[in-house]
Amino acid sequence: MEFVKTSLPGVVHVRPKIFGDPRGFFMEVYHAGRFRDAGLDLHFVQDNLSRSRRGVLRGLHYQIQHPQGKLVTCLAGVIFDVAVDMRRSSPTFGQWTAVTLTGENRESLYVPPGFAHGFCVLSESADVFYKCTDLYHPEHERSLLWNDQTVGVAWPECGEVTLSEKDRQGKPLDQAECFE
Ligand SMILES: Cc1cn([C@H]2C[C@H](O)[C@@H](COP(=O)(O)OP(=O)(O)O[C@H]3O[C@@H](C)C(=O)[C@@H](O)[C@H]3O)O2)c(=O)[nH]c1=O
Repeated sequence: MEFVKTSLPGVVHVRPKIFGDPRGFFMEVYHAGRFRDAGLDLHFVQDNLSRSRRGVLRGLHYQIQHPQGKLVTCLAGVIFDVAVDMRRSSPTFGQWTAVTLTGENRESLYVPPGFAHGFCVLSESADVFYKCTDLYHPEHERSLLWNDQTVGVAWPECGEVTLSEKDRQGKPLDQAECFE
């Protein structure tokens, strides 16, 4: 398991060690000790799975209270997975980073509390599994507008974008509630 820093301190790209043999393969998705040794002392309390079709864009989501850290893995398909720093006091406030996660590379992205998270689907369909460090609190959930010019996420071409009503009404960064 390899932990690769991204341009945003705290957002970590996790590359698994994959043990292939004639039966197929084995890999660890999460290992508390290895994560702790890499500086990620996490306690997960909720696991989520979503399936989305090509062009679906979910995000960019965060909870203003009970912020969630998320370990995101794509089990099937291909996604462009994005984190945006929503902490005003951070030197990287408003900046984004992204990795391509696929059912083939089986990599993960750890998005810490204080960041907005979202992804778009580049394959016919994608199954996305993520572990969360806090529980879902819909009343505290916020949506940062996916294509806000100030943030400027360089989303790859994924055809016609499909959004939820909530995400269509996401707030641009200058109107969004942020963390201190
Ligand atoms: C996120 C979530 C949703 N739900 C329900 C609420 C709703 O009826 C249905 C779909 O919810 P949403 O439209 O919010 O699902 P979705 O747009 O997939 O929301 C997710 O997006 C990604 C990018 C994240 O980072 C997640 O934290 C989460 O915000 O599922 C739960 O019951 N528990 C949960 O934890």
